[in-house]
This record gives sequence, C-alpha cells and structure tokens, in this order.
Amino acid sequence: MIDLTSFVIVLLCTYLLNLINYSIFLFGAYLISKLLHFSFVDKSKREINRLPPGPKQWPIVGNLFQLGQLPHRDMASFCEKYGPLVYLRLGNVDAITTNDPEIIREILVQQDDVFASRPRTLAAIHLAYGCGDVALAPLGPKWKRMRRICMEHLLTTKRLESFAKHRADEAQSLVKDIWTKAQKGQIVDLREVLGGFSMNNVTRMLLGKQYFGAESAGPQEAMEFMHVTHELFWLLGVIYLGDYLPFWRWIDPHGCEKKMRDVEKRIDDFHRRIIEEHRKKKGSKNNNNNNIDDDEMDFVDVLLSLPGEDEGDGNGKQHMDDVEIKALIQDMIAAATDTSAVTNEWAMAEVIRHPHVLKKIQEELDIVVGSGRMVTESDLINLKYLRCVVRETFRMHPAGPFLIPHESIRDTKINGYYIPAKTRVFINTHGLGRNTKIWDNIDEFRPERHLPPNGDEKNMILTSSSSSSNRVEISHGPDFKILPFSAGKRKCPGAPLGVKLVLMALARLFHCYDWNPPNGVKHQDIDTNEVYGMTMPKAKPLMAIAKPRLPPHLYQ
Ligand code: HEM
Repeated sequence: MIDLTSFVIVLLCTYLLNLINYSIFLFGAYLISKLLHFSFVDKSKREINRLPPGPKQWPIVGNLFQLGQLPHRDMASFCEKYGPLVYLRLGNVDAITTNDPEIIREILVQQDDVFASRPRTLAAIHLAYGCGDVALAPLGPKWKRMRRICMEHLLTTKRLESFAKHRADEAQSLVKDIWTKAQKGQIVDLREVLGGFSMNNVTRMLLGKQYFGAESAGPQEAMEFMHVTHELFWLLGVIYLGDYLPFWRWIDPHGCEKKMRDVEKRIDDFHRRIIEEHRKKKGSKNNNNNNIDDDEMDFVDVLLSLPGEDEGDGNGKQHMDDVEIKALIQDMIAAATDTSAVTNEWAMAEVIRHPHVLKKIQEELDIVVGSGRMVTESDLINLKYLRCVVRETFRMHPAGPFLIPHESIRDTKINGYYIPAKTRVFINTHGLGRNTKIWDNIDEFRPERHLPPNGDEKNMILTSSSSSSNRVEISHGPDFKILPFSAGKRKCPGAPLGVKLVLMALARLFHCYDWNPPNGVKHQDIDTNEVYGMTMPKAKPLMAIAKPRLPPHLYQ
C-alpha cells in the first residue's frame, strides 16, 4: 500500500522529471535555434560583412608585428599569398593593402569619394599644423580650400614659368659643382649634390632664398634649416606604434612624440621668421610705393597677398592666416624636395650600374641637344629614351612606396568584400612595379619596356621631335601599371614641376659627364637596397666618379 508521503514524493519526482525534461527540451531548442541562427542568419550577415582575406591576427596587436623594417615588401608577400586585396588589423585600426592595377583604379578613381581622406596620425597633427595643410588633411572643406589655393595660385603653369630662370641657374650650379670636384679627382656624393639641387629649387620658389652652395642664406640659418627638415622627413616616415595602440603613447620608449613636439616648435619658429621677413620686405616696398613685381613673387609673397575667404560663417578674413600659410609652406617643402631628390639618386644608381643604358641616353642627348650647348627645359619633351629611364626608375623605386596612406570615410565594398569606414589604405606602388602578373623580369632595369607599343627604339631616338603619338608620358597611363604621382582627388598637384626637376637634373648630369663607380667597385656591385620612410631612399648614399665630356667653357 502506498502511503501518502510516498505518493507525494512520486508526484514531486514526476513533476521534477517533467520539469527537467522540459528544461532539457527548452535548452535543446535554444541551442538548435542558436545553431540555426549562427549558420543561416549570422552566416548571411557574415557573408554581407565578409572582410578581404589576410594573415591570422594576434590578440590586441593584430598583424602589427608581422610587419618588419620594409613593410612594403611584407605587404607585397601577403598579396602574393592571400590575393590582390588583403585585410590587416593593425592594433585597433582596420587596414587594406593591394598591388593590383584594377583594385587600385577602383579605390582611386571609381570610389574616389569614399577613399580620398587621410588618417589623423600623430605626425600629421604635430607636424602639419593639426592636419591644417593639404597633403595630410582629411577630406573636407578645409582640404578643398587649401588644395585650390595650391592649384590656382602656386602651381599654375604661369607661376612655374616665372621660376624657369631660377631652375636654369640651379641646373648650372649643379653641373659646375661637379666640374670642380671632377677637376680635383674627387668622388661625387650624388645624394648630397642632388639633395642640394632639389632643396635649392624648392626654397628659391617658396621662400626666395637658397640654403646650399655659394650664394646660400647665412651658414647658421642653412644648417638649422637642414637639421630640422631632416628630422621632419624622418618623423613623417616613421610608423609610430602610438597611432595603432593607444596605450603605447603612455610608454613611448623612443620619445617619438616628444621629438614631434620639439620639431613642431622649431619648424614653427623658422616659418614665423620667414613670414616676418616677407612682411617687412612688403612693408618697405609699399612705403617706397614700389609694389613687388608679380614675376619676383615667391610663394610666401603670393600667400601673403591673397584675400581671405568667407567660409560661410559670416566671419570673412581679410587675409589667409599665418597658420594656413605656414602649413602650406611646410607641405611644399616636405612634398617637393625629397621625392625628386630620391628619384634622381635611384635613376643615377641604376644607370651607372648599367653602362649600356648610359650609352643610349648619351646617344639620344647628342642627337637632340648636341655637344655645343647645355640641355634646356624645352629639350626635355624630346628626350624619349631618358623619359623611359625615369618611368623604369619609378617602376622599381617609386618615391612614395604607399603613396600617402588614404582612409575611407564610410563603409563600402570592393570585389564583394566589406571595407569598414575609417579603413587605412596602403596602395603598394613598390609591389605594383614588381607584380609578376603585369611585369616580366621584375628585377631587371630595362627602360625599353616603356617604349610606346609601336615605337621602334632606334627610330625613336633618331626622330628628335615628339609627336603626341610617340610621346613618353611619365605619369600613370590608363593601365595603372605605374603610379608615380597617384590618381584621383589626391593626385600630386606638383607633378609637372616634379617631372621637370627630375628630368633636368638627369639630362644635365648624363649630357655633361661619363659616370663610373669609385675605383675598385664594379658597376654591378652598386647596392640597390632601400630604407622605408615617407619616401624610400637608397640605403647607402650613391658615390661615383664624373668625367667631363663637353667643351670646358660650357661648365662655367
Ligand atoms: C618627383 C617628384 C614628386 C613625386 C614622385 C610626387 C609624388 C606624390 C605622391 C605619390 C603623392 C601622394 C598622392 C596620394 O596620396 O594619392 C603626392 C602628393 C602631393 N604632392 Fe607630390 N610628388 C612630387 C613632387 C611634388 C612637388 C614638386 C610638389 C609641390 C611643389 C608636390 C606637392 C604635393 C602635394 C601638396 C601633395 C598632397 C596632395 C593632396 O593630398 O591633396 N609634389 N605627391
């Protein structure tokens, strides 16, 4: 007989068992629904937000420590392994990289309005007046206005023409300087002379003075300028971990941010003095009722004379303010000098390594220019083989290995992959020039590969005039196989001047001199290792011996 207690216990147990079964059932159902959700709903969501492939990431640092001293080479090998578009997580920053012409076109042209911004890095904040310049400013009305000032007032064909005489003087000083060294049997440090040539051209145009050579501004000022610009270039090029790992800024073991603040102050003092000098000059000319002649105006004079603009807030300024002027000067110095000097050094290194290329360049120069005068700017368009040499130099040694990194302003898609807003974009121009899918024998320096498709090399050199059908363009073509000056909204506004500075220095040096490595060094032993930075110079300065090949009176 079942007593009441046992009955209650059985009842309770049955109830509990039912409850447990029910819970198990519920839990099971929950799991199944989760699983279904994961495999269908999340899968389709993940499909929609599928990032491009890329290497495995570590917690917190992501892929940061998979990048070494030459990040452009590491990123190119990721593209080799994972495909033309690679996703990287750099600390807390989303990033993509590519070395593929079609994807580059998609980013720079088709989706230009999404990708034409810049990341606000600490270097840009400290060294470009809080991103108040052109080159490092995020996309927006401020960038637009500063870029317009560059294009409409500083880098116009007319304004650049007004500096033609300065450029000719600098080209002659370059030749003369090397002549003096050659007479003494000295080895020429090409980094030094080419750096001086670019810097003098730029500072004469910007500031109205030069810092290298006999007629330079006082030695104290020249020395200070040189030091501070070297530090500026170095800091702009460095990959600072604080930009990717916020906690790094607390440690900052190399004192990078402190250096940035120090250089920021020294550069600002320098620019302040330059502006004061220009205001004084303007004041004294006005007092004597002498306006500065338009042809005599350097960029600072031009900027000081521009009217301010109403930015829609009703507080129209009478003039550009000093911070804007300083930011523009800063940009021009950083963007114009190193790029052309580094390109010239690479071109000289490759040509001296390949004596048969030097011979062909000189054959062309002897036909187009002859040996009775110096090269002038009007000859440059006709030096087709030399232009191929410059293109080949840009293929192998682009001045900006990642352009200047871009940033996306909103979520988008490329090739079906999801690219979140604020993704940093590393367009690998070094990898593009060595992409085996578009170039053969990538390590061979062969300018002939850039001849126009129907161009026969011999004929091309012999016909000195350059019709548009056989002209050799130095910027990118429709195929995007090289990209020296970029494309789209952010493309280099100084390209015409950059091309002049590069071609003029090279044409003069190859026309005036035969070049050989220092005694005991074989041509092919000239090293071609690079170091990474905002620009990508040769690791070691190029040293060479120059032997004059024109009548002596031309060098004076
Ligand atoms: C051989 C010489 C030069 C080369 C190879 C070169 C190359 C470049 C490259 C690759 C960029 C980045 C484009 C991008 O991020 O998409 C750039 C930007 C820029 N360059 Fe040049 N450049 C040269 C000379 C010059 C000169 C002579 C000037 C001015 C006097 C100049 C002014 C600028 C400026 C202001 C920018 C920033 C544009 C912007 O962000 O809107 N560059 N250049």
